[in-house]
Amino acid sequence: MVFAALHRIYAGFFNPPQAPKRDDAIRFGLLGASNIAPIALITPARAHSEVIIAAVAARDRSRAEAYAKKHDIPIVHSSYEDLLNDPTIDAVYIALPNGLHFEWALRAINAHKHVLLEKPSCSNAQEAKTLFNHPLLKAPNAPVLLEAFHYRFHPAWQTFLSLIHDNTMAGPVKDAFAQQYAPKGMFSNDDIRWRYDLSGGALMDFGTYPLSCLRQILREEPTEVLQAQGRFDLPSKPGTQDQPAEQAMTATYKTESGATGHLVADLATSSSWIKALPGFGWPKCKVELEEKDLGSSDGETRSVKRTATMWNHLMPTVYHRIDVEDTHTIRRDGKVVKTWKEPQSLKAYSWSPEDGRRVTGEDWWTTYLYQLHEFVNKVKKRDGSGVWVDGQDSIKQMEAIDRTYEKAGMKLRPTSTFKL
Ligand SMILES: NC(=O)C1=CN([C@@H]2O[C@H](COP(=O)(O)OP(=O)(O)OC[C@H]3O[C@@H](n4cnc5c(N)ncnc54)[C@H](OP(=O)(O)O)[C@@H]3O)[C@@H](O)[C@H]2O)C=CC1
Ligand SMILES: O=C1OC[C@@H](O)[C@H](O)[C@H]1O
Repeated sequence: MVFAALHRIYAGFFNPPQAPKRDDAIRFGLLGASNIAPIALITPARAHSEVIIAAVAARDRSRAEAYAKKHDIPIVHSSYEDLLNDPTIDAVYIALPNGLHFEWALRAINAHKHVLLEKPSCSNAQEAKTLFNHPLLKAPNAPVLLEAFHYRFHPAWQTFLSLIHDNTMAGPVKDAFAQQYAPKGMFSNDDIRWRYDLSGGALMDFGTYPLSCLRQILREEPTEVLQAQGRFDLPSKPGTQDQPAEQAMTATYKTESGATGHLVADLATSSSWIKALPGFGWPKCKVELEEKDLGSSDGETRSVKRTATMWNHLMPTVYHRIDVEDTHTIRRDGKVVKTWKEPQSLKAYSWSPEDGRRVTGEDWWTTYLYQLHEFVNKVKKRDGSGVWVDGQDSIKQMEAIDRTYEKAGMKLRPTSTFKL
């Protein structure tokens, strides 16, 4: 088991097999010499025969040159605009501070580039509506625009969802919980995540994941925010922001049909033993389903009630586990005559051969590589796994973020003044 995990980590995150590149490979340009691009795109691209990382642009050319040298990227541009004007580039990866996503995604689609856009897609719902409903995206042969919710593309997450939604043993969702923690000290005090003016904050950053998880688990929009609270540890820096960005957020939601969802996102987690030390918590989702009636015979009624927990949906390639517990009950005249539990534990590092989707994948594929395959499938107009994050979904995600900030009594992240 340990050897298999080490192999997945080594091949997935450090040294994937190098795929020979096809002549019609998609040529990507990177906007910004970001920290995340090597994990999220540069390394996965090495394993994909239809993707070439062809160019990088940074605000400072010497920084872009050093990055290009380190990651073996042939073309360097002195500005993001120059990269968008490069006719040899087909697609761009936007891993800029959240507050710049809207402007550069809009500029990129206007330059007819496909866009892999980091999460959160925009600063708020107003921007998201303008971007994802833009006429440029409705034109024939419009570019592809994807909010990079990478974890959704991994078979482990899809398996978890199917156990909640598709299984004959599962009733409707009653309650869901999703958490995401980063240890205190992981991000320095000048990190973009703490900048309100750049649309930072725990909900915008790590919090987008549990919120997105809840929205998929509930399969309904969490239209009512019952409570939401931000935590502020860092003082705001005068002159850089007109309000601080939160270090943590908790929220509770309710859907129209009455299901509830709870979110915890902490970007600066303290140890529960000693507050001054960093703390750790696995990414986790837990779901409780309503009891499901399985029918009656001979005066006895049978029912089942399921709970399901997914551990580490964010980096499932490293390790993950899906725990399902079905509590069966037999009743006679409304009285319980027998009850028993059936637990099972599942893993899905690649698609099951029985899945029926015409999809590929290896155990060492990261969420980012699964995502990249679907992005390429979309650009090439091919059927893939069927997993996608469409623009309306991205808008609803930003609406849920806005509602949470409003309930917490915090300002929405600032709207860009950029216009095409
Ligand atoms: N999918 C995932 O797993 C992850 C996604 N992300 C997302 O990716 C995005 C970038 O995050 P991350 O790579 O950690 O961030 P970094 O700080 O490493 O990179 C951000 C880039 O933005 C550019 N930039 C442009 N304007 C500014 C500015 N005013 N201040 C600071 N940087 C600026 C810089 O590019 P230049 O080189 O031009 O100076 C920098 O390289 C965020 O949206 C974040 O949410 C982050 C981590 C993980
Ligand atoms: O998307 C993300 O995943 C990894 C984290 O380090 C980061 O803060 C976040 O943006």
